[in-house]
Amino acid sequence: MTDAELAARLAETAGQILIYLRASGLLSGKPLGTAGDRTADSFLMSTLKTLRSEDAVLCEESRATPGRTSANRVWIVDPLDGTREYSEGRKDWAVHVALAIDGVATVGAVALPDCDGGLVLRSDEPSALPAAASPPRIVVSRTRPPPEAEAVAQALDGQLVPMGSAGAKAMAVLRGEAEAYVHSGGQYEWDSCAPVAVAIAHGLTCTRLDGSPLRYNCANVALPDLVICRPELHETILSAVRAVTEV
Ligand SMILES: Nc1ncnc2c1ncn2[C@@H]1O[C@H](COP(=O)(O)O)[C@@H](OP(=O)(O)O)[C@H]1O
Ligand SMILES: [Mg+2]
Repeated sequence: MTDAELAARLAETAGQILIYLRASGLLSGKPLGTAGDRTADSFLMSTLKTLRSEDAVLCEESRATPGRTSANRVWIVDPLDGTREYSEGRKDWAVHVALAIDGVATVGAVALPDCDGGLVLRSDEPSALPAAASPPRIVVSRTRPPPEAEAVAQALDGQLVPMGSAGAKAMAVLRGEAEAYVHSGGQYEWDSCAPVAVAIAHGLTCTRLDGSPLRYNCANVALPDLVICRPELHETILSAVRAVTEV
């Protein structure tokens, strides 16, 4: 099985486990989110350990492989991105499985189990971007929108759309439901690695908000800001962010 095939099968299966867990009705609210995080993590970690025993792993819910920063191949996994939204019964949550090679988000799959009966977007199955809408829609965190968001919306003459989950927001851009995703104020490598691998493969531009590349498998796994957008919007977004951060 290729790495891309494995990423997709893992993300899809973890998503189905999460759907099943929630449908049981045994838990709700925060305890449901905690059980979802742990259950999906346990499946993903034990399966990766068996099928890719040579590779390192960095996961939100588990201890990373010792010495992972000197490994070339590292699986970077978020078993349940948008835990809050999942536990609230919303549809904007995702499972992220990525393989970073030499610090670059190279292979990835993002499952959206609650979206159109269950979708998996993959870095090895790119499709053409749908036509852009006007005015542009900028997806932002529904609970922690970035302070730069209003300035970006003004610069693009666009509108802000609140949504949960970094994976759901990034996939909204490549599925033509939004034109850009902008975030700042905090995030970790697992929140963006798989979405970025998939988004790049589909022709989107992905960078930090200062325009520098998104690097993975760093000693410090904080990766607090990013933009994922249609290429033609990138420069305008960076300029708008620069203008507010330089004030
Ligand atoms: N300021 C912040 N600090 C740390 N993590 C943040 C953050 N803002 C967003 N995130 C994380 O990024 C993911 C998407 O967030 P949001 O829905 O707000 O856009 C969530 O991941 P998890 O659900 O995996 O914890 C959330 O915890
Ligand atoms: Mg996350």
